[in-house]
Amino acid sequence: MRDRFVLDGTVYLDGNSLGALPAHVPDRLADVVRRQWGELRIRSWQESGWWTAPERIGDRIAPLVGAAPGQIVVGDSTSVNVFKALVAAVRMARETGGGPDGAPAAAGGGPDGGPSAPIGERGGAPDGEPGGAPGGEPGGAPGGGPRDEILVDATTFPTDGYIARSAARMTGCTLRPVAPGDVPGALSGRTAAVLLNHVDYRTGRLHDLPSLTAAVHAAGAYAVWDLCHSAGALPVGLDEHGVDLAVGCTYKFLNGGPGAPAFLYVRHALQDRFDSPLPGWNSHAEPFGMQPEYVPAQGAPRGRVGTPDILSMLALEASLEVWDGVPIEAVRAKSLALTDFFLECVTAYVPAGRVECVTPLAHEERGSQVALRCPDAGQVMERLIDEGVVGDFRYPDVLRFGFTPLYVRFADVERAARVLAAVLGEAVRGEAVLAEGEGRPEE
Ligand SMILES: Cc1ncc(COP(=O)(O)O)c(C=O)c1O
Ligand SMILES: Nc1c(O)cccc1C(=O)C[C@H](N)C(=O)O
Repeated sequence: MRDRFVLDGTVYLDGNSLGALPAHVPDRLADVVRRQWGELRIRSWQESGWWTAPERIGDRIAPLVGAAPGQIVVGDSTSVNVFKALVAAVRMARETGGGPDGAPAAAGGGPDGGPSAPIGERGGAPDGEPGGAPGGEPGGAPGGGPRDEILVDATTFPTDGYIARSAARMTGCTLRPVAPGDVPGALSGRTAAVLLNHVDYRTGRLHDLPSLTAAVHAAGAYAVWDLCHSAGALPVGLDEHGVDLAVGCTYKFLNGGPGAPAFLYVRHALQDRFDSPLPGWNSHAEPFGMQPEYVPAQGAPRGRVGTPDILSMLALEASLEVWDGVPIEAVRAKSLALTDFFLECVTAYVPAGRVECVTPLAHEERGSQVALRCPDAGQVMERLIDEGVVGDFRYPDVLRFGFTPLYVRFADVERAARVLAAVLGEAVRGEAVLAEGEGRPEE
């Protein structure tokens, strides 16, 4: 698969920030610009399939995250999709009888059957949000009080936390940050929605999506998953595990390019109830009817907002061709082998105690990255990049190495660990020691 990408002698372990360029994309994008835009111009909305690109590309991503067709739409950024999904989830939770399966949720919902004390910030008055079902009926937990709390992953990538806080203010909810493992105990009859990351961006910890989703449902709430660090890296099983809503970016393991549009998944059973807080003309049932009244489209297009960013979108569509014939299970197998081997090499080469691994060793708790903590991580990463090993530094003290199974080789992994050991040794001794073979264990 590596031959399908543009790569050089660098050891590129940053595909979890920006995936490498698939080799055929520049020519494909040139055709989009020169012929589709330059020659066909406005006709391309129909003739080049521009108008339907968001759903079409969503269907291409679907098998990689375990979704049947018709449930994913591509567009906007992950941040914007988090907003759409979270507000829509709260609205669904407030529909009368609106349990996640369309059935009334268990009374009381939470493990103790009663509302938990709010510990997070109170959002204040909702911005005109009625807190009820679209028909004007009062919202609330069946058999309990109002669904007025959003739980958010306390360790989340910051944008999700910022957006969740705003979504909470707008819907009159309390926002409660909770570590993912503590979510089951924090759920109650007040919980409307829970926003979680599948893989933690800093530590690389993989959270238990099936059991957490089931716990959220048992409380009569809705689960929104951020798949930025798992889409294209490991099987997700969205349909299999009954996930309600999910979002993710396409510029990491899906290699869609800088600023490639994100995706939004709304499971089939919930699509008719998906009440978007950003009902733009592209999600109207009849976009060219130019009606003053908003009538939502059916299915995945309901998640659209405005005009799609066609150049980025079609670069993503082209880049997804590298996945033809690639089972995500095989990608996962190689990912685990790569991260296992990296950890093995680090143990062999790096002096004990110099770094602390914050990525779980158990396979079922590991994404496709390894995060090592050391006090001088920022300078160490700068030196690594100078030496041709590209990972990234995450504040305050984390060296983050992402392993994209499609193009990272075992030899790259060994070199990265060897150079890391040399740089760490150099930092200790204050001298340059990066000769070939440095840090190799005794045969
Ligand atoms: C987990 C996670 N969520 C959200 C984002 C932000 O996505 P976007 O910039 O597409 O809004 C990122 C990375 O940028 C991320 O790692
Ligand atoms: N989206 C990024 C960007 O525009 C510039 C630099 C990095 C990014 C990232 O994606 C960061 C990434 N989400 C992370 O996990 O840290």
